[in-house]
Amino acid sequence: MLFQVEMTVKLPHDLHSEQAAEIKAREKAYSQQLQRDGIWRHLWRVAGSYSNVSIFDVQDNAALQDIVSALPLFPYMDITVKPLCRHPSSIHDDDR
Ligand SMILES: O=C(O)C[C@H]1C=CC(=O)O1
Repeated sequence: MLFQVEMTVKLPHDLHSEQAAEIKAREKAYSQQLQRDGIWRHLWRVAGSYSNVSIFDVQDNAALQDIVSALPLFPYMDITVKPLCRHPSSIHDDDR
């Protein structure tokens, strides 16, 4: 199943810069592994913001919850999820 996930990062102002850098490094490694695994299909920065729009390809809602809640930045993000289905005019075979 495909989901559009929008994440907005809201780090607390009093978070130490070293701790923020460590969390971001773990987030980057985790997100890049999920991209290599084909689970995190697309990752786009929303221009002018500390938000991203992402497409996840997962088994079901529970799998998405497991993956997203394991993000190191999860405690510091507002997240919205939209389920996607194939558009009848799509020419892409991998849209499911
Ligand atoms: O920067 C972000 O948008 C938050 C998050 C998503 C991937 C990653 O490395 O960090």
